[in-house]
Amino acid sequence: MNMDVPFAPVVVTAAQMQAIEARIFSHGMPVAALMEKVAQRITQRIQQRYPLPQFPRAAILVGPGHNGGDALVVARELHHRGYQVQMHQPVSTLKPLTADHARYAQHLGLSFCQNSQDWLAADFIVDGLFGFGLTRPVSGALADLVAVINQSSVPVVSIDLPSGLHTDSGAVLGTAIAARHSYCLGLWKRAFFQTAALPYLGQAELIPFDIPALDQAAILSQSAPIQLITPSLVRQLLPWDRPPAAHKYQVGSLLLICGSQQYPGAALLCARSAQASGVGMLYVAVPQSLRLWVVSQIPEAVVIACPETDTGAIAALPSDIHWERIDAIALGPGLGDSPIVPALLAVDKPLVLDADALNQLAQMPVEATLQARSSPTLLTPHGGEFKRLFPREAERNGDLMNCVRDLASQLHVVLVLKGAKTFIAGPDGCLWINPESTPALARGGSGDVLTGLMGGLLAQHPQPAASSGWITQLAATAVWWHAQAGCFAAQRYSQLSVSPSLLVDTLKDSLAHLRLA
Ligand SMILES: NC(=O)C1=CN([C@@H]2O[C@H](COP(=O)(O)OP(=O)(O)OC[C@H]3O[C@@H](n4cnc5c(N)ncnc54)[C@H](O)[C@@H]3O)[C@@H](O)[C@H]2O)[C@@H](O)CC1
Ligand SMILES: Nc1ncnc2c1ncn2[C@@H]1O[C@H](COP(=O)(O)OP(=O)(O)O)[C@@H](O)[C@H]1O
Ligand SMILES: [K+]
Repeated sequence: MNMDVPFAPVVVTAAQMQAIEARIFSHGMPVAALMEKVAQRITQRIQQRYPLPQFPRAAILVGPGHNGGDALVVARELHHRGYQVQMHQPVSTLKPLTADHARYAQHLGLSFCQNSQDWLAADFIVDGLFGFGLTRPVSGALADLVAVINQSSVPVVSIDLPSGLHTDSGAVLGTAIAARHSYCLGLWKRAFFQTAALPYLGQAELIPFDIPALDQAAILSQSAPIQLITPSLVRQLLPWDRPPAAHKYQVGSLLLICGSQQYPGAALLCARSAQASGVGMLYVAVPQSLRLWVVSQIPEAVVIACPETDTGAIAALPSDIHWERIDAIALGPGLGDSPIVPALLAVDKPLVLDADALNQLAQMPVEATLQARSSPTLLTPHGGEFKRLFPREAERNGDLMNCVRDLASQLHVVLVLKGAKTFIAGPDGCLWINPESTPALARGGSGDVLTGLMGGLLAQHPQPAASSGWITQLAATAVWWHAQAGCFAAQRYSQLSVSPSLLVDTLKDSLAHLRLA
């Protein structure tokens, strides 16, 4: 198998972006030339989004730094292209380059407007107040201005990122502009994938400016990368073509251990999704009272009936399981208070842990238990499970991206923190982010579908080839496929219609779409 990772977009901190820019400038690229180049590209994009005939009036918000400088170049270019441009500059002191652009705008006769009511009578606003140079909270008159803009119904295009957001954590510093479109410049900044920032970003787009690969690598190779999952990565990792003489035990055997009388549905969703992953053999261990029901719903699965506890959870696994046939295990959805988790953590097989398995792990010495494992371990907590597992880390470290990364390398696991933007970190410190998903997935049972899919993909891959980085990418592939199925179903029907059952049914459609694209 080709283990090269195809090109994937990177995600950077403000400090990394500044260091890359500084390198470019030190090698002779004039600051003003870069600003001009970037602003031309932004202008072009604005023209496409807000064509002159329908949106003739532009209001430009000019900040003190180079974000304001970008905005002034955009103002000038929109003026030259026939837009009626009005500007508002709420801070009097400008950086020298920004001040030059302001002087030239005045020379061209562009008006600076003091009254925000006049200024707001525009068809769209360009927000060039602050970019990655925002260091302290937006307050006083500036905060009032942001409130007026947010209360108006005029659409806002934010340059680089909505003013008021912290470039790394995505936290709102005092207050922030709620944009309709955000044009992130150069490389994706972390804020674009942070939960706190999502309500402010609107539709996010990258405006590249031809950063030389050498300069980018010089700065970013100093630490493990943060990258976005792309269709080409997924395409490479999916086990599309089976050997011509394959038999069912050669294309992945997954043991799914899930369900209880209290949560039978979780077992079914997880099993149906594992089936959809293409796994060769699917064994589903459930409490014995669920056996017939599961068999009737998934005739393809070998359903293993387990003795039950008083509460209807799995009391133990039967002794006749053919462990040598099992390539991977997925444990947790709907498991309830089954006492089998500690024994399974000791089994030397690749293991996906979710839901109740994670809650039980949280009651154990987490670090020692995970570090004692010899096979790959994948944890898929949502935010609540994550806090239960790692309360100190979740509290201490404001930035979950760093937190997930540190934990994955420290514990030598693949850690998948599920959310609107799911983070997937591996033992090597690499972090993948799923850039595209849908809130249609915010529904009980969606996570069970992911567990089955991830377990199924894990089982289908030959273990000797499985480096830790590669297993992380496999987990990322499952996350991507799951989210794409959600997007696909939401688009075909509506966000309201994406039940986890429909999600399972749509897995094959999103896969077909990927294969044909
Ligand atoms: N350096 C360049 O030539 C390039 C810059 N670019 C643009 O430049 C931006 C970064 O420029 P800067 O580093 O000048 O930073 P910003 O324009 O984001 O803002 C920095 C200025 O805001 C002030 N400031 C920070 N927080 C404040 C607050 N709460 N209240 C009032 N004032 C506050 C600072 O004192 C400083 O004057 C990027 O986001 C991007 O838009 C990009 O166009 C790429 C090229
Ligand atoms: N707002 C959202 N946008 C995108 N994806 C979401 C959103 N909310 C939840 N999800 C996804 O839905 C799934 C929910 O999983 P989980 O919370 O474990 O649900 P359950 O335990 O009910 O099955 C995760 O994959 C998560 O990433
Ligand atoms: K901005």
